[in-house]
Amino acid sequence: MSGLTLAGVSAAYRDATVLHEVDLAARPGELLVVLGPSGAGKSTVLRVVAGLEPATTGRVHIAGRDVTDLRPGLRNVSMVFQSYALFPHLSVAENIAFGLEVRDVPRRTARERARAAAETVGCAGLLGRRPGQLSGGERQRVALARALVREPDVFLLDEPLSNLDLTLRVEMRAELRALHDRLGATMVHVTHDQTEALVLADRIAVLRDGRVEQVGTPEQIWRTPASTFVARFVGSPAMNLLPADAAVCRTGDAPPLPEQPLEVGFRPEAVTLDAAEGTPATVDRVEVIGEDAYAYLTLAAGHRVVARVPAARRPARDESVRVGVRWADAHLFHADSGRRYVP
Ligand SMILES: Nc1ncnc2c1ncn2[C@@H]1O[C@H](COP(=O)(O)OP(=O)(O)OP(=O)(O)O)[C@@H](O)[C@H]1O
Repeated sequence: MSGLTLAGVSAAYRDATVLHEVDLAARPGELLVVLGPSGAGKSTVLRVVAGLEPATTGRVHIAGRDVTDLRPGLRNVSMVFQSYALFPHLSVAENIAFGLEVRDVPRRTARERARAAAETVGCAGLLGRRPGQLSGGERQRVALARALVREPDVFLLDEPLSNLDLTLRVEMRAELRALHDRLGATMVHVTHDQTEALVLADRIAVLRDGRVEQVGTPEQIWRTPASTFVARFVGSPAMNLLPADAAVCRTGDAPPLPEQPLEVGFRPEAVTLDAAEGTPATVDRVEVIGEDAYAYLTLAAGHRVVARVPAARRPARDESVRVGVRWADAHLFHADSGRRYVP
């Protein structure tokens, strides 16, 4: 079984350093999701692992082997790109087998393995077609089959689902997870989509400006975000964050807070609108999504807060409400550093 580690890895494009001494590990058989906003350096992490960009500091190990100075072809990784990168003039079968034939696997063996890989990802019926004759979801399967056929130590998936429409994306991410579980493969999957990360990952590494902000299981990332950045990036609508001395943070069963600059975070579902001693607020707008409604509020002190309520009990626009916070679900952060406050 093969895992992956990056130890103190930096990378730069010309003079601009975009990864800053990143430590990251995918355990053997783990599906690690690298999550972060655009420009955080997610693709660069994969490119350094694949050997497409050099590490300016640090070492990369794959399956226990230091590959830092090896050229890409010797690293035994397969990369799946957002664009799929299929050869338009080759058939699906030829596309899948390509990586084997350039490695001198006999043609017949390559074709057999290509068929087996196509069966694994459910595109065996497409082997005779060209990429131009496939839907986006079918191309995605072919790209996966092409990665699979090489039996790599590690799969590197760079936003492989982001070109698919929402329905297909939801379907393919479940299939991808099932494929991972069947193969027991080590996978590093890059995405900026927090839902995708929460659904797919064994563990999530949140990347911000080329640094690892937090690594944890989806539950840890959700329940104990290490910083305001993680707290706001994971969850939609984003977690509310207010100065701890805001009136709403002093109402109801609010615990005494330490005397230092703190921010209080609470998700929309931790907000109540009918708290007897709550803070007065006005409803600016309401969005109904099926059974849920999101009420966007302005508190008397001018702070903005989002509340999730059952659609059937939603307030009306311009209505006055009394806002409370369920303290069991609140988070505390240092106001200056944004790091989680640990008493
Ligand atoms: N070939 C390049 N030359 C110069 N700068 C680059 C190059 N590729 C990426 N960058 C820069 O490096 C930083 C990290 O880019 P990277 O593509 O790794 O981010 P990302 O998190 O994958 O973003 P996205 O989600 O938008 O793909 C960005 O600031 C980007 O502008």
